[in-house]
Amino acid sequence: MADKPLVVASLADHELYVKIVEEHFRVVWWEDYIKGPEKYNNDIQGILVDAYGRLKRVDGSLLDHLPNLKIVSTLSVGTDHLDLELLFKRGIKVSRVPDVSSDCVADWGITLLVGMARRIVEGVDSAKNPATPFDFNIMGKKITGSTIGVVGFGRIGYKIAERAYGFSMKVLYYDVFRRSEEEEKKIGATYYSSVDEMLPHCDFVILIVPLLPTTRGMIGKKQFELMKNSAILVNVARAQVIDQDALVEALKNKTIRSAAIDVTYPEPLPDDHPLRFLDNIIITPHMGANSEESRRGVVVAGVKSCIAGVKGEPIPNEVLPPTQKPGKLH
Ligand SMILES: O=CC(=O)O
Repeated sequence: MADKPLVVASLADHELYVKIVEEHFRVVWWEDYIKGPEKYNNDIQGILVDAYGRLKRVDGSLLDHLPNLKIVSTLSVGTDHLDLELLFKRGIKVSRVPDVSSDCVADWGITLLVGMARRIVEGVDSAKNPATPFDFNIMGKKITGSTIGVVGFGRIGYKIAERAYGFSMKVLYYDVFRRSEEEEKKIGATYYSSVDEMLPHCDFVILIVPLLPTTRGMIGKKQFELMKNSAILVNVARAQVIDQDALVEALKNKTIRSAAIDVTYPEPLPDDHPLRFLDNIIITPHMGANSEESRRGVVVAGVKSCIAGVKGEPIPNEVLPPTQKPGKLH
């Protein structure tokens, strides 16, 4: 319908969400757009993108061709795949979806932690796969009473800590911002202003910081050496917060016990990547937010912001330039 605004959309499994998006927009899906962008460029008013890599990065190489673009709505918590500086400079609005999937990502963080600690993958293989011996003696690591260090204590980090508290874990956390005394008390959380000082005390370390210049590679060789040899590392943030080569070494050398990660770089890993061949790691395909309920909610919220941006109305969950930002990014 010619009266609806045109958006270019790059969404994982978009067939699931076609109806929601097409109810409001004329859509050119990314796969079709790249076959002949010239015929769409002047009409495109919005971009719908997510964190799952079909459209890898929204930067000048795309933006330079879209003279009438009003908004980039990312259906994700993270915004690291957007050239925010350029978007702000050009006055193009930006929105994200910060909260809809928080519970599911927190659930997944704890699932990976428990799954790795209790060796669920080996257990399932032993009980299901006729080629693997049935083994009554797959021993895990006890969770109740252990200590977790949460790196990044925004919405999702706090929810992870609430869940860990439910497992009677002792909660430590690192963030640049400290929570209120009341919030800390509720879950018995202890604050560290230095991640390096926190790491030696943790049985489990879980990463949920946004990817920023200050967090890129924040867990590297030195940090692995600070962790207990028995520690388990979980990553439900962005892959690049870990130095991946250092992770391979730490797992090979047993500097730490094991890891469970929902993110890698690149995504997916090449077939011959060394992480694929290690027994002491679980890797999942960036599925932390993937419940039907939350992914649907994310699309509805992202579309709503996109409509507002196209119409020039106040935008729910607008991402503001740093000077206008009252608080934190995550
Ligand atoms: O990774 C997923 C997100 O940023 O929402």
